[in-house]
Amino acid sequence: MTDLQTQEDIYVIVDAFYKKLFADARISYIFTEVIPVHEKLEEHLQILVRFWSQALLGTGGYFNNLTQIHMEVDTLSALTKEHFDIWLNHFEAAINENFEGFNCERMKNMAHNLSTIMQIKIKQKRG
Ligand code: HEM
Repeated sequence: MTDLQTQEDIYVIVDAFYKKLFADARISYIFTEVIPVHEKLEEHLQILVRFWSQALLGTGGYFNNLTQIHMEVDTLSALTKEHFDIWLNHFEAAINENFEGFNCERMKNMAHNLSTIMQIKIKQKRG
């Protein structure tokens, strides 16, 4: 297996990842009922590619406030530690099943760190 190197590689990962999320009833409702991401999936996957391409390949093009977006999801339907653990498990599996190497490790570490930051911010907001 090779390391991820291009936006096409990132697409392979996020596509595989969302297939896992949609197949897991413990979390899929957030992407189908709370925010109907499944109705505009290709558009959503392209946003994810832009985000990860900026973070890993330094390409730019992502301008949204990621933590804020997730705080808004949490106000619609509570995001628990279990949700974050499930999310991270599927994310890591989608990477490990397709690529291996330095960028893969960076991607997993960043997701882990962002998950921690999001959970802290959500706790702070709830008070
Ligand atoms: C409990 C775990 C999580 C759930 C249930 C979740 C759910 C969602 C949902 C529903 C959206 C669509 C929001 C919208 O279009 O308004 C979204 C967007 C996104 N999520 Fe998550 N998320 C989780 C964790 C994470 C983590 C840890 C990351 C770390 C990288 C992440 C990265 C993203 C990105 C890049 C977007 C696109 C944001 C944009 O439209 O600019 N998510 N997430």
